[in-house]
Amino acid sequence: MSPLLSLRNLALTRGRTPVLADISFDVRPGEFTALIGPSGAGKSSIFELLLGNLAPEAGQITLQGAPQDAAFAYMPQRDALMPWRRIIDNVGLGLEVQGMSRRAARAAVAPLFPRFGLEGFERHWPAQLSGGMRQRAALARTLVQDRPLLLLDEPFGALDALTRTGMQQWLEARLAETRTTALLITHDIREAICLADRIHVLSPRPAQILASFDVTLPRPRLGRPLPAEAHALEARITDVLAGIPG
Ligand SMILES: Nc1ncnc2c1ncn2[C@@H]1O[C@H](COP(=O)(O)OP(=O)(O)OP(=O)(O)O)[C@@H](O)[C@H]1O
Repeated sequence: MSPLLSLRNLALTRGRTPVLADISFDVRPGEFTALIGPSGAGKSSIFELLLGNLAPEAGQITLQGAPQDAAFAYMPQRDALMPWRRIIDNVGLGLEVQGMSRRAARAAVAPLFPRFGLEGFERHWPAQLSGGMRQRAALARTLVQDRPLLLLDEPFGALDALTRTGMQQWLEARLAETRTTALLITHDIREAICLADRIHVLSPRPAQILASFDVTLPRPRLGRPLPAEAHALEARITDVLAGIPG
């Protein structure tokens, strides 16, 4: 299958700091790719390049079938809900930005609330929701945009362990249902193993890909004990991150 997205030999310097040395990978349609790397390695900068907020010094980004500015639905590290907008208007924000009226955006997103565990909270303000609910609202806002590729930058990093597991399980089910193509930045090796089809491990800055792994474990992976292969993969990724040769 030809890739939906190709990154080829991307290099980037921010200020005087070389951030990306040489990043190349492909994302196939329907595939869930995870990027793992040390803090400050340049993972979010890869998203900035994809979103067109930064231009690479070298290399190319190729997208099949969608112009770059309409290709990505992006969820930043913090849920970034607007405190002055009701939940329903936060979830519909992406549609409003795309030119839909507020009324039409509300009508489009209202039926989704039960699926996102937010039924009855449509007219609440973000401050009235728990952290997990806010993350689900932010994910709903990202997913309803119906873009070809979902960019998730540590979407669950700020959540407590129990809420995070619930959210991961929920995201796995949603993505299996929609076959959305997704790119996830995470520090959590287990999260990458549970969610991704393919994992790229980045070096410290300036980032390059140290190793890539296909994850072929059966799904659903969450909500049951992980098989021995998952633990072996976790150990290999830990070694790569620690600089231990494979
Ligand atoms: N706005 C900025 N201006 C200049 N340099 C920046 C800026 N943001 C990040 N950098 C530089 O780029 C490097 C990579 O940052 P980036 O946010 O891409 O890393 P990251 O891997 O996503 O980090 P983390 O995992 O901690 O979120 C940083 O170490 C910093 O030196």
